[in-house]
Amino acid sequence: MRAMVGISCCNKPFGLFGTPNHAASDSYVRCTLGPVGGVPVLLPAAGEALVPDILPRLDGLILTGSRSNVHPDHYEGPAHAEGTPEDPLRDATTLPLIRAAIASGLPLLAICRGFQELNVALGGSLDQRIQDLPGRLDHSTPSDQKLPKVRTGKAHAVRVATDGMLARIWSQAALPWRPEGVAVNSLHNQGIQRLAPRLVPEAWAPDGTIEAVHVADAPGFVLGVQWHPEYDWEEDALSRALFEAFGAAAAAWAEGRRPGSEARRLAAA
Ligand SMILES: N[C@@H](CCC(=O)NCCCC(=O)O)C(=O)O
Repeated sequence: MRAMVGISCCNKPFGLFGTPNHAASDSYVRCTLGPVGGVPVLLPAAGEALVPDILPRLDGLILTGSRSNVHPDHYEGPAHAEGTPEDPLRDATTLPLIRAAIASGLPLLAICRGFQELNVALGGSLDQRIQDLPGRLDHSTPSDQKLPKVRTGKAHAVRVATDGMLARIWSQAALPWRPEGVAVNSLHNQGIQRLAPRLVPEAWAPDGTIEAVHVADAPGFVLGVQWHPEYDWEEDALSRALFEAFGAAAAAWAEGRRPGSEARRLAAA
């Protein structure tokens, strides 16, 4: 039986009357059905009350990207500039979900906004427009960019630590990769400002922006990336390998090989 993989939804106004809907991009459904090898389950932005009931039913969790931004109140940041998209219902759902998932060992893959939520959930903070900071690149891609693959195409390289999860995943998959430069796409304005205490950085953009992290002493698979592997896994083996590694962790969770389960079974014997 395939793993059940939760996919975080945004709460967005839709249609003529701007009716609130819970939505996630098809790209997350497709990568879950594809290289992850799981069954996608959309998780509504229904607040913290959702967490105790949904978490035990999941075998993995993907935190999705979004144009909206984590509210600065969650990291004592300055108010957003007028018109900056926010999604308080999503924040109220994903931040407690992240803490509970990590504590339980549930496999977690955090992408872009999800990467930023991971940092905030564990006590870090965000810069809100890194392109306005001295010496920093513009990591955003014009949302009106309609040329296929330009908006989601490779935008810059990242330097990758040789002792992190990315290195382990790509080396175990026997993929060719260069620690000094892995090409990634880039669709974000915000970025990690203060790194959360338990997060370990393992990839950096040329301007020093942290682009990937893992959680020190996490009982399970936890990986966060600022870029979007869901946009190019079909042609990019490194992106595909990230989903396959996450999928293997979710499959093990589904089969009951949860971290510590052997000890619990023996203790119960
Ligand atoms: N809003 C945050 C996070 C950026 C992000 O998740 N981008 C994805 C946008 C939707 C898409 O094109 O897939 C920021 O701006 O940093």
